[in-house]
Amino acid sequence: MSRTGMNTLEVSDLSYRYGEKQALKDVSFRLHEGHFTALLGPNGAGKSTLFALLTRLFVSDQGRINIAGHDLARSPRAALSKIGVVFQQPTLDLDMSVMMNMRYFAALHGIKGRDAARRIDQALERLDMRERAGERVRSLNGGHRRRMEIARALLHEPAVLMLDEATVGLDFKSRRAIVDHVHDLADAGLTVFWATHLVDEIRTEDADSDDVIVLHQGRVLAHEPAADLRGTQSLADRFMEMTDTESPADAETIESSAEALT
Ligand SMILES: Nc1ncnc2c1ncn2[C@@H]1O[C@H](COP(=O)(O)OP(=O)(O)OP(=O)(O)O)[C@@H](O)[C@H]1O
Repeated sequence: MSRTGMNTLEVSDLSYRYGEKQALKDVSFRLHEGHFTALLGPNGAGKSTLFALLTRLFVSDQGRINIAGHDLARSPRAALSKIGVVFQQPTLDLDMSVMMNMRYFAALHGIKGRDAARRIDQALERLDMRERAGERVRSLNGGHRRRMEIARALLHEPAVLMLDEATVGLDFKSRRAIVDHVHDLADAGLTVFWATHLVDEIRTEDADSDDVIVLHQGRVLAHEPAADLRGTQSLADRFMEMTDTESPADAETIESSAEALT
């Protein structure tokens, strides 16, 4: 049962270190329920570390994570049952059919029999993958494999769907199809959290804008609708400007070496 206003993810003052390396620092945000939020950050920003913490692969003693009203540290099972996750690395059994993969995953969640059949059918339908149910995963192209993983992540009817760079390695057409499918899920009311470093996966038009969280060097630099964030610029230019790490000291060095060359 989900209560109104609870189908979301809230992170407060979350920090994480790998030894000396501070990967996340005081990260706080609350996703807008039923919207598509992009977690936008360049390589090394901390996106995968954040996903590892959200899915409890890693644990931090600094900060809190609340998923659909459940505190992840205090009620991990309840909290984790409310998220659907698609990791950067595919996690499919290539020698099983699409249907067998789906049934296996449903069973892991205690979903069986007719209920499982109904949910699998619905989830495959939502990703336009129904006619491929009998195919072996090995015979699917990369885009269809990813769509299957997304369908699988929906089986237990999560409150929040999280995807970590879900389009890595796909060609443009497959990437576009997945981006569109996941936007459709958000348009139907699902809270979506989409990690990427590709600005073209984000909708920036005023009338139909995604939310964006800009993560850079482990810190949240912005959290607002993409249309507001870009202003009169393109989102690509705005993002480059925000994450340009060249320090004033570096700029001086570059200028003086340029002078030395003339
Ligand atoms: N096991 C580790 N040990 C030490 N440092 C690490 C480790 N894993 C990640 N880091 C560092 O932590 C920072 C955040 O890494 P993370 O992988 O979370 O970034 P990311 O935004 O997911 O990047 P990418 O887009 O390249 O996957 C980086 O500086 C990275 O080098």
